[in-house]
Parts: sequence; structure tokens; C-alpha cells
Amino acid sequence: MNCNLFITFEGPEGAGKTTVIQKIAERLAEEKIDVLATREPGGIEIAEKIRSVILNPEHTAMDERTEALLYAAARSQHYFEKVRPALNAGKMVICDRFIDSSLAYQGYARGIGVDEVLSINEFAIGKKLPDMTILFDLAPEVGLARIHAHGEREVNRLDVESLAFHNKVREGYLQLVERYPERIYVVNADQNIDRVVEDVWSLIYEAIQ
Ligand SMILES: Nc1ncnc2c1ncn2[C@@H]1O[C@H](COP(=O)(O)OP(=O)(O)OP(=O)(O)O)[C@@H](O)[C@H]1O
Ligand SMILES: Cc1cn([C@H]2C[C@H](O)[C@@H](COP(=O)(O)O)O2)c(=O)[nH]c1=O
Repeated sequence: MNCNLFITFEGPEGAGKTTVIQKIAERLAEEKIDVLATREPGGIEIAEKIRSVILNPEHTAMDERTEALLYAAARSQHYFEKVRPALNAGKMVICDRFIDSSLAYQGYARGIGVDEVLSINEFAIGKKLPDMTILFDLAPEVGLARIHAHGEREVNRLDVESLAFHNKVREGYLQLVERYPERIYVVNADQNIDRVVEDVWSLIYEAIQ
């Protein structure tokens, strides 16, 4: 078994990543696999502070380059302080969002350019990419409706972008699947949550064999 993997979860708002990560982390622990579950932007104090600056709905004046750089700064701190030490200690790391979020949201949907955003991220974390990425694919209106219906978390500055923006994010993710077919696996997130968990578990189980 190879359990020393860095696995990231990607997708639009309300796709179910957080919910599924919790269930997968429990299942991995039952299998006696040493796992660290974390998230971006955030996961450690400095990055959580950057998160609150980026996502504050009052920060409507934030320039898109500032946004891209803040995500990259939070990623750098989180990666070197938390993710890399856990990987070096032999753990599996599962992370709610990582570099592909920046490529899809800032590179593609904001229009900065995927290669430009990739290059600032290479400065931030080097050329490290996840071993495996699971993309939760879903029409953005379905995910946004879930967030508004459940009201479990505050609506942030990115949630309130236009539907056209969120559709571009989805398009950006699907282009990344073509760019990195050996790394990114797509799961249909518009299914019953237990079905989504099973689909994700099958992918991870196969990867660790
Ligand atoms: N497959 C599903 N079917 C119905 N509701 C779901 C499903 N998956 C998640 N939900 C609900 O949708 C809401 C958002 O889920 P969750 O927080 O897991 O999504 P997320 O992808 O982490 O979102 P975000 O990236 O915006 O934080 C929650 O209320 C959750 O219970
Ligand atoms: C890492 C990262 C995130 N984003 C966006 C995606 C979401 O709209 C928010 C994070 O909120 P969540 O509840 O944790 O999903 O930030 C981004 O635009 N670029 C990134 O690199």
C-alpha cells in the first residue's frame, strides 16, 4: 500500500468537498491510515488570516492580481508549515482546494492567464503538484443554491460573483482535466452524498493499492 500521497479536492462552491473530506478522513482512519485533512486558503493561523482578508465581502476593491498573490502567499505558508512536514512524516494529506483553484478562478475565470498564475505559484511552492486531484463537477447554480438553502456558512466575496463567473470557473476546471489527465479525476457531485462518497473512496482506494 502507498498511503504517502498528497490528494486535493477541487470544485465550485457548495459542491460537497468539505462534507466528503470529513467522511473520507473518517474512513481512512478506520483503515489505520495516518491522514491529515486540511484546507485552503487557511489551515494554519497565518493563512487563515489571509483567508479572512481575501474573502471579506466588504473588500470589493480588491484587484485581481492582489487576489491571486494573496492566495499564493497563503498557499506558500500552509504548504511549508503544514503540508510538506506531514508528507515528509509519511502521512497522507487530503486538502480542500489547492493550486487548481487558483488556475481555474484567478487564471481562467478572472482572465489573468493560467500560465501566469501557475508561474506565481511556482515561486510560492516550487513545482510541487498533488499526486491526485478529485474534481467535484457540478452546475454552479446547484452548488450556490445548496449554500443559500443550508445557511451553514457566511456568504463570501467569491460566492457573490455572477453566474457567468462561476460558469467560467467550471470551464476552467474542465480545461485543467485536459491539461493534467493523469492527475485530475472527475466525480459527478450532483448525486446523493453517499454516492459521491463511494465514488471518491473508490478512486482513493485504487490509488493506494
Ligand atoms: N451531494 C449533495 N447533495 C445535497 N446536498 C449536499 C451534497 N453535498 C453537500 N451538500 C450540502 O451542501 C452544502 C455545501 O456543502 P460543502 O460545504 O461540503 O461544500 P463545499 O464544496 O465544501 O463548498 P465550498 O467550497 O463553497 O465551501 C452543505 O450544506 C452540504 O450539507
Ligand atoms: C484556494 C483558492 C480558493 N479560491 C476561492 C474558491 C472559493 O470561492 C473561496 C474559498 O472558499 P471555500 O469555502 O474554502 O471553498 O476561494 C480561489 O479563488 N483561488 C484559490 O486559489
